[in-house]
Amino acid sequence: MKNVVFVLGAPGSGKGTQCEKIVHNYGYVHLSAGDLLREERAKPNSKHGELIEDYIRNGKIVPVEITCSLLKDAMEKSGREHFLIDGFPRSDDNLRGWNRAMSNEVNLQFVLYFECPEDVCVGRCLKRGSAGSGRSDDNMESLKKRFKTYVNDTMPIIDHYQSLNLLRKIDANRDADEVFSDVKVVFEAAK
Ligand SMILES: Nc1ncnc2c1ncn2[C@@H]1O[C@H](COP(=O)(O)OP(=O)(O)OP(=O)(O)O)[C@@H](O)[C@H]1O
Ligand SMILES: O=c1ccn([C@@H]2O[C@H](COP(=O)(O)O)[C@@H](O)[C@H]2O)c(=O)[nH]1
Ligand SMILES: [Mg+2]
Repeated sequence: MKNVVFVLGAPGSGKGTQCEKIVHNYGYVHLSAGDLLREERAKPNSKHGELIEDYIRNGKIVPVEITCSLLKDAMEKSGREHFLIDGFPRSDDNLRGWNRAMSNEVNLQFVLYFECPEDVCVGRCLKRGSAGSGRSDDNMESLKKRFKTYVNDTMPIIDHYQSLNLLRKIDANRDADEVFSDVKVVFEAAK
């Protein structure tokens, strides 16, 4: 049985940064759903490249069949058993699609949630964009749409996991190493 930790939080809350640290300390495989979609978009023969670019630029959530199959393939290819799934599930459609395809194959350990104010997150993404991230959504126009989607579609999923007592909330509005010291407490408790 594969083990999964979902990693959620607003755009720019630090999910990718903290996942890298978790990989080094706890040996999980980091799968960012956004990174997998960007890789798929970059393939010259991708069936979904144009759709993915439109969805990403406009902060919309790509149909779950596409995202879930990229995640499933990456999990299988890794040959490993412990996964951090970063930035997924971010809507009811994502959650239902994942449960349909994966609930018999994976054990959800918990959901790590990075809480961070919108203005701080926006500042981080804009800084990342001006430092040359190359992301087509690190600009103010896309960020407004991304946050709308986050509040309308992803926050209910976070509330859902809270109601199941699976949510592990971390204050992400601090230096990355301070954030990680709280992350470690969560992973140590799960050992
Ligand atoms: N605790 C922190 N303090 C200041 N800057 C941070 C912190 N954590 C991450 N950053 C920076 O903020 C930017 C966003 O971080 P990161 O990519 O980890 O966030 P994310 O949640 O994965 O974002 P997205 O949802 O857009 O993929 C990066 O440039 C990163 O270096
Ligand atoms: O499960 C997912 C994950 C991501 N997307 C799309 O990608 C962008 C960027 O995601 P990041 O997590 O910030 O890298 C996101 O705004 C969505 O458009 C998705 O559709 N489904
Ligand atoms: Mg990220």
